[in-house]
Amino acid sequence: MSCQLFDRVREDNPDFHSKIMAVSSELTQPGLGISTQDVERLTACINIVFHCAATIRFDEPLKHALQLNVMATQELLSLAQQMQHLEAFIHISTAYANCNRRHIDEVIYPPPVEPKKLIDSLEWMDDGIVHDITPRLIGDRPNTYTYTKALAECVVQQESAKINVGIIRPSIVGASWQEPFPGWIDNFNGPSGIFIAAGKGILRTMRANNDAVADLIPVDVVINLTLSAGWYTAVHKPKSALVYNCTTGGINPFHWGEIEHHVMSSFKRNPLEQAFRRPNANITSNYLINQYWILVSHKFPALIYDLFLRLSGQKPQMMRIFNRLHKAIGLLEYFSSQDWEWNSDNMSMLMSQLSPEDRKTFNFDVRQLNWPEYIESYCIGTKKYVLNEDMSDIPAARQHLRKLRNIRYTFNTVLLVFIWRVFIARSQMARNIWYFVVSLCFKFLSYFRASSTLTN
Ligand SMILES: CCCCCCCCCCCCCCCCCCCC(=O)SCCNC(=O)CCNC(=O)[C@H](O)C(C)(C)COP(=O)(O)OP(=O)(O)OC[C@H]1O[C@@H](n2cnc3c(N)ncnc32)[C@H](O)[C@@H]1OP(=O)(O)O
Ligand SMILES: NC(=O)C1=CN([C@@H]2O[C@H](COP(=O)(O)OP(=O)(O)OC[C@H]3O[C@@H](n4cnc5c(N)ncnc54)[C@H](OP(=O)(O)O)[C@@H]3O)[C@@H](O)[C@H]2O)C=CC1
Repeated sequence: MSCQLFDRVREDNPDFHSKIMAVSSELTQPGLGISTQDVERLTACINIVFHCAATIRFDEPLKHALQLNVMATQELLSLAQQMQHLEAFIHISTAYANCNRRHIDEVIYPPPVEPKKLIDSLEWMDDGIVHDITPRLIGDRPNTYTYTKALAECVVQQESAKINVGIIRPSIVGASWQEPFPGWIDNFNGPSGIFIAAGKGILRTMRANNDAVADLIPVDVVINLTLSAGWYTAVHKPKSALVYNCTTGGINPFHWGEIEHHVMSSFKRNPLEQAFRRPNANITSNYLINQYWILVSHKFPALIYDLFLRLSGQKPQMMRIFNRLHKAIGLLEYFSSQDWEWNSDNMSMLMSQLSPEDRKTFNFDVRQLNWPEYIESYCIGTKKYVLNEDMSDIPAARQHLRKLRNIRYTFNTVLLVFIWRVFIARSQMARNIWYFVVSLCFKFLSYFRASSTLTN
C-alpha cells in the first residue's frame, strides 16, 4: 500500500488502509490454507467475491495448474456458499480460455473433459506420466494455462444455480490507460517483457502477424468492468452466469504491425538506459526469415559480446539471456501469430446499464482509447515502474544510443574492408562484379539526382 500506485487514493483518503484487511491463503493447501478465524470472519461479512488468484505461467506442469486454477476455484466456490451475505461471485477467466476457436461468444463452452474426472485420474498418476500425456490432454490448446482456465469456467458454471456468478474474460492485459495514472505496469507478463527486450535493443526479431489484431486491454479497463459486473450481478441477479468478453479487437482494433511501429518509435524518443543495441525490431510471420534474423541479429552479436566479456575477464551472459528470451517468445508467438473474434455484447449491455456518472467513474469504454498515446505511455511505464529508471536520465540514454550507432558504423566499415581484402581484391571476376555493381549504383544515384533537380 506504500506503492506509488496508491498515491492518488492516499491523497484523497490518507486513512484508506484501515478499510483493507489482508487474509493469508495458500491455494494448494486444504481449505485454501485460510485459518478458522478468518473463515468465520469471511463467511460473516463478505458480499462480493472477486476471484482472480491463479497461475498464469504458460509452462506450468498440468497437475499444478489444475490444482491452482481448477481445484482452488472449486474450494473457493464451496467457501462462498457458506457466506451468509454473499451477493455475487465474480470469476476472472481469460479471453484465451477457448483459443482453440476462432469466434468466441459470451457463453461457457463445453469443457474439453469433465473437470472432476480429470482431477480424479491425475490424482494417482506420478508427475512423469502426467507430463507425458499432457500434450494429448490439452489437444489444440497451446498450454496448460488456457486449458485449466477453460475447465475453471465449467466449475464456476456448475455452481451458478446456487450463487450469482459472473465471468470476466480479459484478453492481453497491459499497462493502465488512465487510472490511477497512465502507463502503470509492474511485471514482465504478456507483451511487457517483449517491449522491454525490444527497447533494450536485445530483441530484434519475432514471429508475429503484422495484420493480426493485437487484443491488448488496459488493466484499469479490466478493473472497472469487473467492479461494474460485481454491481450488476448483485443487483440484477441474472438467471444464468453472464460472461463478459473484455476485449478491444471488435470495438477499436489495433494490429501487431502498428504496435511494433509505435513501440520502436517510442523507445527511440524515450530510450531505456544502457541499451545493448539501438532499438530496431521487426516482426515477421515467415519462419525462415525469422530464423535468419535470429542467427544474424541475436546469436551472432551475443557470441561476439560474450567473447568480449571472456577476453576482458568477465562472465559471459548474453547467450544465456537470449536462450531465456527465445523460450519466452516461443511461448508467446501462438498469440501474436493469429487473431480471434470476440463478441463483446455483454460489455456494451453493462455500459448501457450504468448511470452517466458511474460510466465516467468506472470507465471501460475502449472506443475512446487512442492507441498511439496508450503505447507511448505503456513504454514509458515499463521504463519507470518495471525497470525503475529515472526520466531525467533520458539525455544520457540518447547519448548512449548515439555511441552504439557509431560503433555499428565502425563495425560495418571494418567488415566491408575485410570482405574486400579477403574475397574481392583476390579474384578478377569478383572485382569485375564489384565494379559493375558500384557503377550501377552510381548511375542510379545520378539518375535520381537529375530527376529530382528537374522536378524542383
Ligand atoms: C519485435 C518487438 C516489437 C513489439 C511488437 C510485437 C509484440 C508482440 C508481443 C506478443 C505478445 C503476446 C502476448 C500474448 C499473451 C497472451 C496472454 C493470454 C492472456 C492471459 O490470459 S495470461 C497472462 C499471460 N501470462 C504470461 O504472460 C506469463 C508468461 N510467462 C511465463 O510463462 C514464464 O515467465 C516464462 C516465459 C515461461 C519464463 O519462465 P522462467 O524461465 O522460469 O522464468 P521466470 O518466470 O522465473 O522469470 C525469470 C525472470 O524473467 C522475467 N521474465 C518473465 N517473463 C519474461 C518475458 N516475457 N520477457 C522478459 N523477461 C521475463 C521474470 O520477471 C524474472 O525476472 P527476475 O528478475 O525475477 O529473475
Ligand atoms: N495478465 C494477463 O494478461 C491476464 C490475466 N488474466 C487473469 O487475471 C487473473 C490475475 O492475473 P495477473 O494479475 O496477471 O497474475 P498474477 O500472477 O500477477 O496474479 C495472480 C495472483 O494469484 C495469487 N496466487 C498465485 N498462486 C497462489 C497460491 N498458490 N496461493 C495463493 N495465491 C496465489 C498471487 O498471489 P501472490 O501475489 O501473493 O503470489 C497473485 O495475487 C488471473 O486469474 C489470470 O488468469 C486473464 C487474462 C489476461
